[in-house]
Amino acid sequence: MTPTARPALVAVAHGSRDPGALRTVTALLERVRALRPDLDVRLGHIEIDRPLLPDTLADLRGEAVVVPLLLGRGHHVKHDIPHTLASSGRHLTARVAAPLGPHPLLAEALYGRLVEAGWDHDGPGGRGSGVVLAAAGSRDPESAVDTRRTARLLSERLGGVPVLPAYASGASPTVSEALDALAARGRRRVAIASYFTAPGRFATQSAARAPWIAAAPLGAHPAMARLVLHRYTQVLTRVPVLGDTALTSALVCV
Ligand SMILES: C[C@@]1(CC(=O)O)c2cc3[nH]c(cc4nc(cc5[nH]c(cc(n2)[C@H]1CCC(=O)O)[C@@](C)(CC(=O)O)[C@@H]5CCC(=O)O)C(CC(=O)O)=C4CCC(=O)O)c(CCC(=O)O)c3CC(=O)O
Ligand SMILES: [Co+2]
Repeated sequence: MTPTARPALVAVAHGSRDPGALRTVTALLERVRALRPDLDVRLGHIEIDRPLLPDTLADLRGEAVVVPLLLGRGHHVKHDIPHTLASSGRHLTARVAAPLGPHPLLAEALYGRLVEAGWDHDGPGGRGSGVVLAAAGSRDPESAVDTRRTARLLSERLGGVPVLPAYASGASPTVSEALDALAARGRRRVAIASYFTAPGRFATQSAARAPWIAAAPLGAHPAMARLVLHRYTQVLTRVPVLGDTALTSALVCV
């Protein structure tokens, strides 16, 4: 790395057995590169898909900013990424950005995906409509706090339509339970918003419950590319707080 080069942006995706996941995060990173051709943008995975994060880090020298393509403060963000960085060797100084969610740009991407799926704000759904925000779920309660914030932001973006979070694993309610809760409140047309970075088992399983429309995962939505760059820039303009990997960036020297 030359002294004037900017830190590499290392995006961390979860990985999935669904081949659409790798295609989708690759397309997202192409958008990121198109917005910032000056940046060295790399990809590493938590599991399943290659390259895995340790291999991506092994190829880098100098400085990097790790941007999780993950949506909240769950196990992967709090444990997997810091552990990988801590065991990566001394060739690299890496800082970790906050997870993508919650953020208004995510609400914008979720809104865009709902509209693509056929959400019609002024249509017959009107006051009788609702949304289930389907997320992966975590045993870490802070992850659910983050998902609930996103649900509120999406509800605001939809002009006050109720948005209930639901989880594929690790937390409750399930998508079916959230659908029942909205039906019990008289919501006749309920859409599934897909709070997943990429297609995968969880996204497919959640969409399969849809009584009406199901949106696509966030994927390479333009707002996602902007958010990835926002998280990267936030790290570079912020004073790092050691030991806090939650909402602020942590300085991890490896
Ligand atoms: C800890 C746990 C939950 C728990 O606490 O129990 C958990 C947590 C989280 N997963 C997240 C994301 C994804 N997980 C998958 C896939 C799998 N996840 C599985 C397990 C577990 N995942 C539990 C560990 C149980 C254990 O091993 O002990 C697998 C192995 C099997 C299974 O589900 O049984 C199955 C893969 C194998 C298969 O295909 O079979 C995909 C890909 C996909 O869907 O295909 C995505 C990306 C979705 C996207 O694209 O966004 C996030 C969101 C992070 C964020 O965005 O914030 C969290 C929350 C967090 O980080 O805590
Ligand atoms: Co998982």
